[in-house]
Amino acid sequence: MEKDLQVSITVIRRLPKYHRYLTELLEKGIRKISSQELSNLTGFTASQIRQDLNNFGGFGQQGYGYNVEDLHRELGKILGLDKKYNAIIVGAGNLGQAIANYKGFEDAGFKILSLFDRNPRMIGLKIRDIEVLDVETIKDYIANHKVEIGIITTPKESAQIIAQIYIESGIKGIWNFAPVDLVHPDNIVVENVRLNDSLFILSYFLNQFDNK
Ligand SMILES: NC(=O)c1ccc[n+]([C@@H]2O[C@H](COP(=O)([O-])OP(=O)(O)OC[C@H]3O[C@@H](n4cnc5c(N)ncnc54)[C@H](O)[C@@H]3O)[C@@H](O)[C@H]2O)c1
Repeated sequence: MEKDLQVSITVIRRLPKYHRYLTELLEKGIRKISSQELSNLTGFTASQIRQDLNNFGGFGQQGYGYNVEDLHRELGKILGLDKKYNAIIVGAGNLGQAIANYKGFEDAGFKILSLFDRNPRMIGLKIRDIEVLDVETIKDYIANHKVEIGIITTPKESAQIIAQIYIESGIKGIWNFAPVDLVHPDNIVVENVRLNDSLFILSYFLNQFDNK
């Protein structure tokens, strides 16, 4: 079946969750699963799951459900997880170092090559085996390395400047942790991570309990 290129962002945002549960099922040796069983795991309704997966060609069989290995592989391909990516980080402070320290990204195919900072005291530091380099050298570095993803963990005042450097250097994917909406051309993908927003949602629900 043809893939639909106009899949909504809400569907795309559910795919990592499907993929995560399918990874767990594979690890447990489970070979097939119905949309109802997948619904019990993910919390999405069975019809929602069928609709979501139909966007990409279905994968399921009436009366059988889904082959876990096939679905895991196909969703992995749709998410681009069958590829390897190189990333760099600008901002080698608390968050930049924490990201560089987390080996799980590399295990998932996202290798962090280097960190960059403007603070001379940070330059030369190593986080695992990942060195902090002078941000002044970043354009040359990108020109000489294959870098697909630029990560921003600077304070918000520097974020747009760093985004501009990434864009001018030909990087197409920006993972932005700074609390600012970056201005960028349409051919650049920006994914924002807003830890505060998530915390505020938690706070909202805690407040709902308090008010009951
Ligand atoms: N630490 C967290 O848990 C957390 C949580 C939510 C959001 N954030 C956001 O992540 C970003 C980083 O937070 P942090 O706590 O790691 O800050 P931090 O101050 O520890 O680190 C920021 C680093 O960026 C460097 N930097 C600043 N401008 C630069 C530039 N133009 N070029 C190169 N390096 C530059 C600084 O020298 C510093 O080392 C902030 O935007 C913050 O709002 C952090």
